[in-house]
Amino acid sequence: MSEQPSRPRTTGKPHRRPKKDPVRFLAFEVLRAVDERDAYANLVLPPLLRKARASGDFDGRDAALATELVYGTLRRQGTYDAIVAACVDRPLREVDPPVLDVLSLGVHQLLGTRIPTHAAVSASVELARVVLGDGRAKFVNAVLRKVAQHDFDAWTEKIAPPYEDDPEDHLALVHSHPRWIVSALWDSLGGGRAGIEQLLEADNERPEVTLVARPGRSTTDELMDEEAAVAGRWSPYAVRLTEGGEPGAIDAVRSGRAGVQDEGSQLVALALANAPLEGPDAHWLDGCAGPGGKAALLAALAAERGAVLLASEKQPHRARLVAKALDGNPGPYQVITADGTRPPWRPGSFDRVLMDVPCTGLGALRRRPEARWRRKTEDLDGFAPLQRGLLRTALESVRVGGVVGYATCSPHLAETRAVVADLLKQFPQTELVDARPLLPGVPSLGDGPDIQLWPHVHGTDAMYLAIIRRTG
Ligand SMILES: C[S@@+](CC[C@H](N)C(=O)[O-])C[C@H]1O[C@@H](n2cnc3c(N)ncnc32)[C@H](O)[C@@H]1O
Repeated sequence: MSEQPSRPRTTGKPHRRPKKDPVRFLAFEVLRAVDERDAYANLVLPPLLRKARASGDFDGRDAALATELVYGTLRRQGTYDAIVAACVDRPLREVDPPVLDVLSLGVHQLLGTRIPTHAAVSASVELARVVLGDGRAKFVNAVLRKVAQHDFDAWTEKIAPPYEDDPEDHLALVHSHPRWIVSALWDSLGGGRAGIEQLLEADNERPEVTLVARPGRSTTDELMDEEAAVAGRWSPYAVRLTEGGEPGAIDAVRSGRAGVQDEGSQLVALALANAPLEGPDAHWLDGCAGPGGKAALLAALAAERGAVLLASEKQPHRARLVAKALDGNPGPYQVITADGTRPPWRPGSFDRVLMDVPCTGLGALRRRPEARWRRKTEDLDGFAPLQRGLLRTALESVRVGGVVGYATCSPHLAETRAVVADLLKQFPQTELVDARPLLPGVPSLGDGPDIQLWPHVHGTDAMYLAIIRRTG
């Protein structure tokens, strides 16, 4: 199937102006921004939705559909590209990117939603007429009619290599992840086919919105009054909004008494706070605090015990977000802008230290739908020295007998166990603490002593945490 340029009309048929469907048009605009400007969908989409709603173009259902079209299309991009490639007669790189975006949106409607086939095709062709012109709209029509001949499962069966021949390529295509990410996730998860398939599928699902009721500032009871709110699974401070909703409109969130925070992140802060300690427990450090989610929970927990949190962040604009998150904390705290690899504080000054280091974010792919296509294996090399440098600072900053939490929102072994193992070698007077009992009631945390959370097991981001004690 080839893409024809628009030809002059030769028939006497009256020309019908294409009708702009605001939902598809908005979804297309976001895909273009992601493609052309390397924009992040979760940053571009909300202001466009607000504008559309304010202009009266959109109601809540339209906003939900636009969100589903954007996120679903971006997450499944790998599979959809392969399906489109099977329906056109030239390499995909020779198809104009805006045409591909209209096609992907169409494929998602056909194979990833309950929108009826005729509606999915006609809405996509209409969108193509508006944004691409009549000639390319015909091309879109022809490709989507081919796509519509099979459902999602039949397509993947047709185009994916058999699992037995190449398990990783098979999973990468069927579950729309780059092969290197499938490989890395599987290395960390271990086990057979069922687990990795569940994990990859969990990455393709819309995550729930989870709130944290910051202790001493708000309560879960207060948040449970919100629509479709249910208690968290693991954190005593968590409330899940099963319908998503608009957390920014909730009074407790607006005033900072509560926040939006994945339960995995809450658990990391809680585990560090729960680690047993002999001697004083008065000085806590969060060495990579921006934008302040864990710092706000730690500061509230510290306040309950009469301890003080120092929240430090390298980027000034992120340090300001930390200050905003901590504003109103019931106990004392301090926020500073500092490079954690060259800390301004004295060695051994803290009883508890959190280092939630910059990482590839492979544990939060469900939140950042385009991230999996942007990340490259080389990124790991970029983060490696910084992760080691920051953990070194953490181990130097804690007093003898104190504890360090090393956390990532990536389960990649190069960012988790490899970093911890290297630093333990350099600091022989340290020991790993079994972190699993620090989260009572949370199952399947791994073989220990560190903790690995998983979206398909815990419903959280795939957060990693090692707790290390300085023994000398
Ligand atoms: C994974 S994020 C931390 C998330 C945070 N703990 C939370 O829960 O909101 C890592 C943070 O480390 C910061 N960072 C990067 N390099 C740093 C450095 N050398 N020293 C201190 N912070 C750094 C980044 O700007 C980013 O805000």
